[in-house]
Formats: sequence, structure tokens, C-alpha cells
Amino acid sequence: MQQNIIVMGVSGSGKSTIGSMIARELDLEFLDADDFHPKSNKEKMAAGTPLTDEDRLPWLKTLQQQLERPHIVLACSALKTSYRDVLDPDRNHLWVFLNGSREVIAQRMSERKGHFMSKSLLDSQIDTLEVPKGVIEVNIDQAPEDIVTQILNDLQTQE
Ligand SMILES: Nc1ncnc2c1ncn2[C@@H]1O[C@H](COP(=O)(O)OP(=O)(O)OP(=O)(O)O)[C@@H](O)[C@H]1O
Ligand SMILES: O=C(O)[C@H](O)[C@@H](O)[C@H](O)[C@H](O)CO
Repeated sequence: MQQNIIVMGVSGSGKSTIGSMIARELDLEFLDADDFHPKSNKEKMAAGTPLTDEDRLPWLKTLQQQLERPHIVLACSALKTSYRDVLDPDRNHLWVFLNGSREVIAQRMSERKGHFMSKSLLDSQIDTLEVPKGVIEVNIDQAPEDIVTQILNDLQTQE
């Protein structure tokens, strides 16, 4: 099956921004996992209620089916190892982890306008995150262009 690219990290880490830039650079299809959340999940997060494993499982399964198509960059939080196992059971895809301090991410969430995600959920996102191993990891405290350049370089060495 085709190797797709999955950009992961907590809410506000830059997955949609960076993922869409990578897709443009590589002429791939960009998918934002947020677009696949049911209304109920979005309402929970907007109300400041963290999602549960049960909330996320149908969403993750839908995303896994999307990843069976080729030429995709997916932006998805994929916070837990078990979530990543649903998305990529055969460890086939290329994973990029956007890592940053709570302060940097909180600042970015506070400056973001019109997004449904409650800023109050950042700590639960960080607490839920199980840091992935053996993936491309990038520090987000730099310009988007520099992050993308680093990722593209790292992707080349992985292929
Ligand atoms: N490298 C960067 N430098 C400065 N601002 C950034 C950077 N990357 C993203 N941003 C800004 O930070 C905010 C969060 O980015 P983005 O929405 O892409 O994150 P996300 O991980 O997709 O969030 P969510 O999972 O909540 O959708 C946005 O306002 C975005 O414009
Ligand atoms: O797994 C989750 O809790 C959610 O997917 C968040 O991590 C997303 O970032 C949310 O969709 C807000 O954009």
C-alpha cells in the first residue's frame, strides 16, 4: 500500500498549517482529520470536554479507510499509540510529530480565530499525548517555512 504522510501533534501544534504546506509542496491531497469529526465530537471539544477513546475510535477508523488511498497528507492529532495503531496498523506510513512547549502552543491557540477547539483543552491534549518514537520530530518554535523545509529533508532520507 502507498506510503502516505501523517502530521500529528496536540491541538494548536500546527498540523493543519504544516500538513497543507507539505501537501502543496509535494502535490499531494491534504486531509484534515478535524473535517471527519462528527458534530457531537466538535460540540464536546467546543464545550471544553475532552474526547474519550470511544468518541475517537469511529473517527480513527474512518481516517484509516481514507489512508488506504494513495498520495495523501493527513493532519491528525493521533495522540495515543493505540490511535496510531488504528490509523497505521502495518506501520506503512511516514509520521511527522510537531513538538512544542505548552507556552508556544497556548500562545498560538490564543491568537487563532474562529476555531471550534476550546483553548482550555490544551492541558488534556498534552496529558493524553503519548510521544511517538522513531518518527520525524520537528520543533514548532520556528517559521512554518523552516519547519516544512526540515520535514521535506527528513522525508527524503526516509524514502
Ligand atoms: N510555525 C508556526 N509559527 C507561527 N504560527 C503558527 C505556526 N504553525 C501554525 N501556526 C498558527 O498556530 C495556530 C494553530 O495552527 P493549526 O490550526 O495549524 O494547528 P492544529 O494542530 O491543526 O490545530 P487543531 O488540531 O486544533 O486543528 C494557527 O493560528 C496557525 O496559523
Ligand atoms: O483527538 C482529539 O482530541 C482532537 O482530534 C484534537 O486533538 C484535535 O486537534 C481537534 O480536532 C481540535 O482541532
